Amino acid sequence: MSLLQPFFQQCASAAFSISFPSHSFYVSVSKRTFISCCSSQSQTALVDAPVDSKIAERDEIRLGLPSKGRMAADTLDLLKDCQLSVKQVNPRQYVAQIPQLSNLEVWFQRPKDIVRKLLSGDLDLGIVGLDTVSEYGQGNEDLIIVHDALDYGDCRLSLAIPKYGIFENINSLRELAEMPQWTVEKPLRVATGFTYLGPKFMKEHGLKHVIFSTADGALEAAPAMGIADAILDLVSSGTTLRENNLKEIEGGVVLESQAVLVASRKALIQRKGALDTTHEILERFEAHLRALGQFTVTANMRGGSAEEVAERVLTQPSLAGLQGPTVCPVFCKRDGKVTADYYAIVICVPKKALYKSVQQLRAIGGSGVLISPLTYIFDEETPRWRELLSKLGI
Ligand SMILES: Nc1ncnc2c1ncn2[C@@H]1O[C@H](COP(=O)(O)OP(=O)(O)OP(=O)(O)O)[C@@H](O)[C@H]1O
Ligand SMILES: O=P(O)(O)OC[C@H]1O[C@H](OP(=O)(O)OP(=O)(O)O)[C@H](O)[C@@H]1O
Ligand SMILES: [Mg+2]
Repeated sequence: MSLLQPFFQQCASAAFSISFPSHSFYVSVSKRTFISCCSSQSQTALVDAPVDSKIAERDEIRLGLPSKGRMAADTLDLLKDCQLSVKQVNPRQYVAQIPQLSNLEVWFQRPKDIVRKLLSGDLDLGIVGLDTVSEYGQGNEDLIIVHDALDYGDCRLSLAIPKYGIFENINSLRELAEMPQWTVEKPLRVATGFTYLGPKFMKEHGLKHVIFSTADGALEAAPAMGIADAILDLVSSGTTLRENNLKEIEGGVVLESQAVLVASRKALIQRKGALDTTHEILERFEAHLRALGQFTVTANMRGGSAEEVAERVLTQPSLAGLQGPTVCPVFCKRDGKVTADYYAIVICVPKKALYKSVQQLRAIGGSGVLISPLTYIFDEETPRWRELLSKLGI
């Protein structure tokens, strides 16, 4: 709970603004649009327990998944692709199981509540956007990003201003900051749902006279309604900005975001089985996501020996595969004798380099090139697992 919350409750019927003198920021909040209001000064309010304090006892490990919104379906799809199907009896039931992970309980929650519940110890693991972790986690060191690139939910938190009026020739954050219009009496008015990241970004970039207001959605309307000069919101396709006559500016991206797997450090260290379960989920995610970018390529090649074929393949930069080509003899019977004039080579190639690889294979005598999708690539050890252990000091 924010330290400021009792104060907000007292003033709940009025619109008001609060200044944080050492930051030169104001946050204006109206009762109707109030979500939460915090500056970096009030952050300690969220850190309600030290990282090494004891966690609540329970047997199962809890994973929080988005209950609704644009992350929900993609998250279930990712888990399914990793052979971790979530068994939910009906969509309004908020608890579910993943049969492959017997000690794990899935809890469906709003993304921001997943982060809050990781901090309060009510969840151990969660999948949400990095923007949500950064906004509601507020740099709390109990939160650890286990996988930072789950490959969906891509968007950026970006500052946008009108294309018209006094902003017509403003195209960068520096130009915006240098506009003579912003003073103590008349600060730049920014509408945002990101009341932690917004002020932090402005402070870090030296924008002195800024005031924030907040609303739950449709922020892009605020400048045209005369409520704000700029907005700070998530952008993915850019359509909403364009349709509302707004533009992004150079240096105005606060954060690049996509879905991440996040954990409570305390839970990983203290809860029995939490680290093993995280390892298994991480391995499955890594294996699937690595495979997504690759094809298996099989081709036949005439040659005197496996080594000679391998030499030829390795002269081509796009044909090295993961650890080098697999070369196997293709046996056929000629004049009653079993011989191997051909060799089959099997390699993985990045999807982006597919056509170049096919050309290189042909150039060294490859024929009958077969391309198949790859489902998983399990490496000896995932680099992110090493990283996690080192973040945990293990
Ligand atoms: N264009 C986008 N706009 C908003 N979020 C996006 C976009 N693209 C990807 N995302 C990701 O989806 C996440 C969830 O967004 P969504 O609007 O579904 O939920 P929410 O904002 O938490 O819920 P609500 O709006 O009901 O409070 C965001 O935090 C972000 O990580
Ligand atoms: O760049 P785009 O692809 O146009 O997406 C950006 C828009 O999507 C989100 O709104 P959302 O759809 O969640 O509606 P909301 O305003 O009610 O939150 C976000 O807040 C932007 O308004
Ligand atoms: Mg939304």
